[in-house]
Amino acid sequence: MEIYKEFSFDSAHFLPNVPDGHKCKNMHGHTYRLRVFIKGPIDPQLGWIMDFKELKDALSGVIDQLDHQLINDIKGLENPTAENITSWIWTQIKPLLPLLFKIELYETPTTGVIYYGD
Ligand SMILES: Nc1nc2c(c(=O)[nH]1)N=C([C@H](O)[C@H](O)COP(=O)(O)OP(=O)(O)OP(=O)(O)O)CN2
Ligand SMILES: [Zn+2]
Repeated sequence: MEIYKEFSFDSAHFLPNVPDGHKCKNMHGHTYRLRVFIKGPIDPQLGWIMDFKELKDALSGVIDQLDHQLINDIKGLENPTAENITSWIWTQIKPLLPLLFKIELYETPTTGVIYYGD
């Protein structure tokens, strides 16, 4: 069984490595939606895989770093494509969430990334 929690953050970014004239070279913003999935056995006593509250707490540091920020300013996110942001989030939270299974990051209502780790 899997459980998930959804988060949202509003951030600015630009993509420095796209060709001149590409619209994403200009600074612009997104309301990102992030879903973090945990997979594991149900604790027979508690009846859950993990407390949603614990999941929320594990993401708070990452969300604080991203929300209302220019993502390009974050170390390791100088080229903040959705793919790179997803990979960066995984690296940040995996040590806190051993049962981490999947991350979905939606950059717009119609585009996103699904990542299962390396
Ligand atoms: N594989 C990727 N492609 C693109 C990324 C990315 O991170 N990975 N990022 C962008 C830009 O950040 C852009 O803001 C989003 O692009 P796009 O989907 O074209 O955005 P629109 O809202 O303009 O989409 P429409 O469907 O045309 O309204 C670009 N590509
Ligand atoms: Zn963008």
